[in-house]
Amino acid sequence: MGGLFSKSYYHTDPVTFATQITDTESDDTSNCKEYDYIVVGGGSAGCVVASRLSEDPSVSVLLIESGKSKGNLFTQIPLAFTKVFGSEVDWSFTTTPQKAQGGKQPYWARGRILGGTSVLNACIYHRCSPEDFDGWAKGGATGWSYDDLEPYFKKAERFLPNKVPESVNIEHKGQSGPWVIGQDGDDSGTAPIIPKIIAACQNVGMDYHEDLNKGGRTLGVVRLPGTVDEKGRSAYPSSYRVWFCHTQIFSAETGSSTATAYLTNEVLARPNLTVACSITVERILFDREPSLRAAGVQLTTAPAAPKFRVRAKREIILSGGVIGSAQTLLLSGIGPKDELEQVGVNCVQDLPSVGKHLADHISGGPFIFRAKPGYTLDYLNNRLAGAPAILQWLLWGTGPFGKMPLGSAAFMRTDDPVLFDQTHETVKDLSSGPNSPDLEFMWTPAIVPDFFSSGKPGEHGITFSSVALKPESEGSIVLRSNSVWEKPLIDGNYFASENDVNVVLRGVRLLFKLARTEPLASVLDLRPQSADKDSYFWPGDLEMDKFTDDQLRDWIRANGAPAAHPVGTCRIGQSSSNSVVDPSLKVHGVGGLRIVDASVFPTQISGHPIATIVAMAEKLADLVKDSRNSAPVV
Ligand SMILES: Cc1cc2nc3c(=O)[nH]c(=O)nc-3n(C[C@H](O)[C@H](O)[C@H](O)COP(=O)(O)OP(=O)(O)OC[C@H]3O[C@@H](n4cnc5c(N)ncnc54)[C@H](O)[C@@H]3O)c2cc1C
Repeated sequence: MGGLFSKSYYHTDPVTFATQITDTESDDTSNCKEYDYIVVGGGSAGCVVASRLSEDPSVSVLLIESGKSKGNLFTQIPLAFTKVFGSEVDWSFTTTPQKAQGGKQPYWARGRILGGTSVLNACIYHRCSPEDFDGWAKGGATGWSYDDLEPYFKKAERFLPNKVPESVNIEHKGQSGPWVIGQDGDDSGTAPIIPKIIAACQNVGMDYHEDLNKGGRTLGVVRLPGTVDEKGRSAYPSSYRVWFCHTQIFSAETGSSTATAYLTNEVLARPNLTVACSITVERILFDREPSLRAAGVQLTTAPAAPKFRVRAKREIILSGGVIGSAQTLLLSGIGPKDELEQVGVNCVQDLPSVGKHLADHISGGPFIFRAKPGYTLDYLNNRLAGAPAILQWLLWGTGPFGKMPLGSAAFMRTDDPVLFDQTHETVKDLSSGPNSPDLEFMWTPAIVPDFFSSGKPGEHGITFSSVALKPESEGSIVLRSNSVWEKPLIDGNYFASENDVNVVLRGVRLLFKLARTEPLASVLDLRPQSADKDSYFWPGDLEMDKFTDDQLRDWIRANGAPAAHPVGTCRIGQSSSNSVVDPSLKVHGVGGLRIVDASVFPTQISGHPIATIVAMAEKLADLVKDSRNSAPVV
């Protein structure tokens, strides 16, 4: 969708970049259009890889994305990110019925658009704990320690805060990367309840620090850095803000998905880069001689549309995300042999870990406290009252709509005796190390009962989640059929481990306490006599001693919601018996095929994943470039 004065660089008709085929049974790619590299999935990682590989004008790169090239107004308003859920740019997955949650089927938002889930996420930029990555390296993911990744965090970043808090050492930040990262450093424009929460967190015993990404120990309450534009406001792709008769007449690319950061018009204009959108890869095609090698992909625009193929002279890189990469491998015959046979897929490489070891952060669901009027952003739900704020964003990009939806958070260890009573349940230490958290509080200054609804008119509230960062439960992704058009079975297996429930429970108890701690307590409007279990203010209205631990556990299981950070379905490891890719991100036993995205995380990390995904994609691009001279051109 180009504007009047902007050129479209995107291919949506496969005739322009691929070769039509009629024989869909064979793997023949011999007469197909060729590219040195084919990147499957133009999401958070895929845009980075395509951009970096095409820096060398002597190689050709094809990037294939199933979703459209551009979003809509809501994909550009940071605070409106929930409005995108269920739209055409969201795959809108749901899990299988979750046993420990009484059959509940949590919703999984995932971006289906150039930029992938980075287009519809909450903008939080978190390098996470160095111990997360040092644990990866110790576990066999050689080359992925924090020291190995730090140069790539920096390579990606252009740290441009609109106000640098004093304690932030910008020497530790990247300053010339494509991805603008900022930090507000103050609360102007945010809901007045936010500084009260931060102060209450300190009053219950948490440290406050200003630089979440400084490395070392990052426990405490923080203002979050985010993917923001140069004016210091959060921004989403291609901010076309001036319209005439539904036509874009002005386009200002201000940030900040990986599509807009890495696929700028300058990059898209490279003659050696082809970006195909609204095109879905059905399967990988293989050469069998002299050894098994990924040789090309089969693609199309719709289930019954003509099929096309392209051939890779050097390598195929899968970046389809935690679902898409696993699904593509499985549909291509790479995965657990017995499972593949059950859905009629011929196994070409028996790899038992494909689709397994799915790890996600899980929260106890929205924990909502009633607030006094004037402290939250609930007024924005009223069109009349919200209109000036939306106008402010449209004209200047500032105000509450330009702010990160979750601008602050707290990271804790559940074995911290200052914060948590250690005499109740036992909680195992599953953290990555003594300086790493296993629990996070996130908050939104409004009533957000679920992904799709907001508070009732006239009501005001603050929504917290208590999120287990290192859950023990592992889930899986399994094919439902042999068609890419049928969504796979996603089983988060949430709360299968009682330890995960207990981590969240410790957090919920602390939330009761936080709400009764100044200066937050004074701006809340709790109703301790409330008996309305159907109210979204239940159980927050009541005192903690009204509940037994078992009642709270039941509430957590019934309301538990994933924090949208699934990883691990194609994890890195040394052995093909329990991992999918080796430390060079090459699929075990298959030549010419690598993966980079959230699926390759060897274990879950203790925070928000996109900074790591982008750093890994940066590093993968270097690994591919380094092996260019040694890898044969086929
Ligand atoms: C609501 C929400 C809020 C979040 N907030 C944050 C946050 O604030 N900070 C943070 O760090 N993380 C956040 N996350 C998580 C983070 O955004 C994701 O983990 C990350 O974007 C995933 O990147 P990826 O490259 O693995 O996959 P994706 O970005 O999902 O990319 C995969 C791409 O592959 C495409 N694809 C899949 N299959 C095919 C196929 N067969 N053919 C062609 N294309 C295909 C998809 O359409 C997609 O574009 C959030 C997630 C959600 C859902």
